[in-house]
Amino acid sequence: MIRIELESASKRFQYEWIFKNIQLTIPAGSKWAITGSNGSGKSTLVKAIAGINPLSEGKIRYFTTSEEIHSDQIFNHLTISAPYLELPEEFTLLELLNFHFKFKNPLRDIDISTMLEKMYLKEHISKPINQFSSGMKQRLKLGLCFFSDVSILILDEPTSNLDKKGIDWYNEMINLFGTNRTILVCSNDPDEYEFCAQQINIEDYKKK
Ligand SMILES: Nc1ncnc2c1ncn2[C@@H]1O[C@H](COP(=O)(O)OP(=O)(O)OP(=O)(O)O)[C@@H](O)[C@H]1O
Repeated sequence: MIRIELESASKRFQYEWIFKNIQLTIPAGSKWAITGSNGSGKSTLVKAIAGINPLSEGKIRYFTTSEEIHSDQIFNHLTISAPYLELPEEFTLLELLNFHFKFKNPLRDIDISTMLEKMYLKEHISKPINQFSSGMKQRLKLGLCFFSDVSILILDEPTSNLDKKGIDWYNEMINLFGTNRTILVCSNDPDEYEFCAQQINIEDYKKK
């Protein structure tokens, strides 16, 4: 379990400040909605938290109960599902699952067959990802997050491309696999972050 501390976290692209001076503690296991209008900086903030993009000013620090984790290592402790992260389209589903779980451990007690059942993708095991529908790809992206043994899940627009049944599935997965993990949801749709007790609105950090 990991606590995240944002200390005066600030980011700008060229002359435009996307957010400035975010002071925030994200306790281990807490659930956060990151909200704000299109282009406000939600994805930029989670990319900084994930260590993908550096801040312009300030710091993000990560702590277990006993030690500080270096930001270089944080990627081992989190997974991200986001529209801008593409799946390797030429892989079959089975190849992709095998590839992904070379880098991340699967949760204990979950094998590939159970994952396929939970994602409703069992009959597509030999199909290349480029033949998946957008909803199937979204279930797969989310499944890869939920089934990885990490303590932080970053879900950027998690229900995009999901129909009503898919959205119910997402909520069921949050209930089944969200306990005892930190979850950050970038969204403008209250239905996809209903379970989040905490909220941060990027618009509140545009000026000093
Ligand atoms: N690599 C980059 N270089 C320059 N500007 C960027 C870069 N990445 C993002 N931006 C800008 O930063 C701002 C915030 O973008 P971001 O994608 O974080 O917003 P968002 O709140 O996630 O938007 P949406 O709701 O549309 O997904 C936008 O003005 C965007 O153009």
